Amino acid sequence: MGVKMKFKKLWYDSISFIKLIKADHPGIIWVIAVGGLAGAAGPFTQLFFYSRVLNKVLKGLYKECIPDVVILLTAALVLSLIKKACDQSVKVLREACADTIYLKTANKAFSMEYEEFEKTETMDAIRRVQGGENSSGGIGDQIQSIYVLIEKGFAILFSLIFVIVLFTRTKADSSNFFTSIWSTLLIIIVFLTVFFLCLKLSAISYRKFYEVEKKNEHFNSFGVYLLAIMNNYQFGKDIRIFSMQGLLEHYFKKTMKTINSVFLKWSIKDGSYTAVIVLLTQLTSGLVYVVLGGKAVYGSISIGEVFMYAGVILELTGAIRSEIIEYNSFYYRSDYLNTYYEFINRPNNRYTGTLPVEKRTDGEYEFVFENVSFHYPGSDNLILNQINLTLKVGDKYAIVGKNGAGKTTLIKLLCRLYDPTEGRILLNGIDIKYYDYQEYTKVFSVVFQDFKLLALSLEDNLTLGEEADKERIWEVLTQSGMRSAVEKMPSGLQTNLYKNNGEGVEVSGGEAQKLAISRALYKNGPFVILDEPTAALDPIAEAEIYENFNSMIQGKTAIYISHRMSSCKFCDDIIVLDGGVISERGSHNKLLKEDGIYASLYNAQAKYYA
Ligand SMILES: Nc1ncnc2c1ncn2[C@@H]1O[C@H](COP(=O)(O)OP(=O)(O)OP(=O)(O)O)[C@@H](O)[C@H]1O
Repeated sequence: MGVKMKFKKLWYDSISFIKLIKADHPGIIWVIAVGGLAGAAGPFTQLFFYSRVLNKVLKGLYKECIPDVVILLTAALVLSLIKKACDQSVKVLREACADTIYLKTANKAFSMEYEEFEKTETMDAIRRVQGGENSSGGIGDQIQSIYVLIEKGFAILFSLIFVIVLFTRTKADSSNFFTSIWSTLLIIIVFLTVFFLCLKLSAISYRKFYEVEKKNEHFNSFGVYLLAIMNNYQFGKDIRIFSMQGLLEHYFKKTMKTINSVFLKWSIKDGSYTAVIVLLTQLTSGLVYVVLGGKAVYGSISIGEVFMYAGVILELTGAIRSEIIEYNSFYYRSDYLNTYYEFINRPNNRYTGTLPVEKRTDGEYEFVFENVSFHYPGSDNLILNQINLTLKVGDKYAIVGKNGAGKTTLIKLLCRLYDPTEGRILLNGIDIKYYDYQEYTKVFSVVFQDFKLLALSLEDNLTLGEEADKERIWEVLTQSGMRSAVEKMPSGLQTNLYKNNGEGVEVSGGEAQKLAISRALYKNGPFVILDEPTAALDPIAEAEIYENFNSMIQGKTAIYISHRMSSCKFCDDIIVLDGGVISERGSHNKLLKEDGIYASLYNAQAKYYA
């Protein structure tokens, strides 16, 4: 890309970046502008007044120095205080902006259809956004770059004003090289040549750096994954019993070795580029000092001005070097940030419904599956094939079938975590995709097979941010058989679960399952779905759940998925899935008589109790 195109891109990237951060933190632009101006003005104010003081001292005008010294000290104090305050504010605001980005990324992830969210590309994009934020592609670093670019931009502007004044004030005298126009032209030509050379070298170095970052992206996220496992006590049992340490350490060391070797190669090259840049800028400064010295020797500028202009040149070369570095890092980081923009602006691919779900106090919600077929994205394997099914209000259904028969998939379609590949699902006669999704999810109280509890208080786990109804909490804890255990906990309902978030209790697998059931019951959705709800329960707790089942669901429609065939007996209708179709259907007694899959599954378990 040519220099013009690069500057154009930089301009557009800067504008869209400023819009992005300004949207949530409008004050940041002022902080950057004021801090940048104060940071750049400080050294120039000092150089200007020091030079005046020096000239006056050399002439013995000591008293006349006093106003200059007062202005100098006041300006230095005020400007450095402003700069310090802005530096601190930028530090705080860059953290706040990074947090906003984390939240926006999380909100985008929440709002995505589950089907999209679960895809490998989406997971990779989220990792890239977060990886960029954690390493060198983040918003925080980008803000810092803008801050430096603005400050050094002002510094270059001030230097140029000084330099222009120098060359307009000193009369050209062609009889002497130092006082002639040629010395001025030489400096300008050398400066421009060195500037573009350094820009080029720095661009090569940064391009290589971001290539290295991209190369290491996968290894970085794998390293983070391994570290998370090694430091997570919940993996502790498996790691110890299966002696996984060796394997984890092997992969961690291998990953780090790969990352480091790629970085080492880059840093050797980067070191050589930096050395050349430093050498070129030092030579340029040297040349300027020689010309300034010559001008002083031939009387075209005073000693104080030599001191001032030497300082200005030092500021200018420093500012140009920083500008080049920040420009390149901003430029390449913008590319990295595009991942974020792409992710945040991803359109939702599926139909977004807007219909409100009818609020019915009688719980009259009836679902109909009409010729529903489904395969997971990226696979041709039909998990469900032409399913026709009506789920009548108030009935209790059991869905059974061998592992992988598609029982959970059917529930995922019902909850609209996926849309059917063919056919449709109706709620009270309307295709579920036309309903507002947030409202639609309120219909269900679900305990998924792989439910997750949060490392927050028990109360939070049940109420999930809603105002707590204590009476109801204890009621559902009683129904799930968890009440007495909670009563014994150190802080009752305020007891934290797990240790990820400070001190907390470790609940057993069965207790966790009872809490998940309590959470579903507390939600009080008119449609209860329990996917393997008693798999971790002891026989007494399981029997209690069955006994309490009717009072628990209080006449609601319920779907029960279980491999414990005895638990299906109390359901009105048993649906057997096999090979993607409903192969059998009816009551327990009817299906036993038919002597099909259900009978074989039931008898396989029953013989151990005979
Ligand atoms: N997210 C997914 N992407 C691709 N395939 C999937 C996904 N989830 C499940 N499957 C596949 O779909 C098939 C049905 O899975 P499902 O979880 O519905 O079975 P299930 O009847 O509930 O099994 P189990 O009794 O073991 O819980 C399985 O072969 C599984 O590998």
